[in-house]
Amino acid sequence: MSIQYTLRHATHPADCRSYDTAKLRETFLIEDLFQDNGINVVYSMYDRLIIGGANPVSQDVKLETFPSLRSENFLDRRELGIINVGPESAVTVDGQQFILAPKEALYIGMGVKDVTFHPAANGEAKFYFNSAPAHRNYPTKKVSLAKAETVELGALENSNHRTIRKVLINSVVETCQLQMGVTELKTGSVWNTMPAHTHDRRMEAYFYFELPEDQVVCHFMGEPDETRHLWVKNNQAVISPPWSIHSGAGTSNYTFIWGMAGENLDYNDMDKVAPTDLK
Ligand SMILES: O=C(O)C(=O)C[C@H](O)C(=O)CO
Ligand SMILES: [Zn+2]
Repeated sequence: MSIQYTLRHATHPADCRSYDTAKLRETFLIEDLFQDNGINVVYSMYDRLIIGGANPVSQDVKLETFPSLRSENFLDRRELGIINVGPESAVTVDGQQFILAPKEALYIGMGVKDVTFHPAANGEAKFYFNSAPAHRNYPTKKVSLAKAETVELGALENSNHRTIRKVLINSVVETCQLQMGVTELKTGSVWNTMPAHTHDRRMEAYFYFELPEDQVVCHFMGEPDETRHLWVKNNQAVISPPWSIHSGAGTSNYTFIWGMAGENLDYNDMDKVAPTDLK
């Protein structure tokens, strides 16, 4: 089955102020990332980040090129970060197989020709990925959660106690511009990324998972003094422009993957916004 792709244009922050709910959702929310035995991608004009899902159920699924890339192979001019959001399953990269446990990550460098996702032994496999333009090849590398740069932030009293695992970060793996990580909320904590921040040097995408099917996350976006919200379900993603905060509160705890591309690889380059300054 071939890749299903859609293109999302970038929005000026002043235009975003007039968006109604439907327009906001069709511009920033990605509702369907997984199709049985296929790959869905959204090509965002923010830093040309590709946000995708691979869902091999009963057959292998190959990462194929698509017309927006105008390249023979998907990774001819790009790098790729994959995080396993299903049960243990494998990915083959130019003939070398990598077994990924849940939440393990795989960085794949520019120039790789073949990336194939395999179904899990028990149940369907699910892989979330981000891809950004690259200027050189860096070696393919698997990163376990144990190898991640890990920080614990927040507190239960503020409903934001969480563990941030930076899996694809330059202290752990060399990348051109991609950074990715997994943030897990502790039971009873529902707020992510509070205090909120922006980073004009990088755009970001959030993918929410491990959220019970009957629960939701209210994701806050927009300029700090002009915020908007999107109601997000399990396995959905949000595109966050460089001028936008990206923060959420769930009706239960959940996990999310953040991925960034842009001007620098400096995770700590953020402009924090005091909660009392949000409007
Ligand atoms: O919970 C958090 O805080 C995050 O995970 C923040 C993201 O890592 C982020 O926004 C990085 O810029
Ligand atoms: Zn951020």
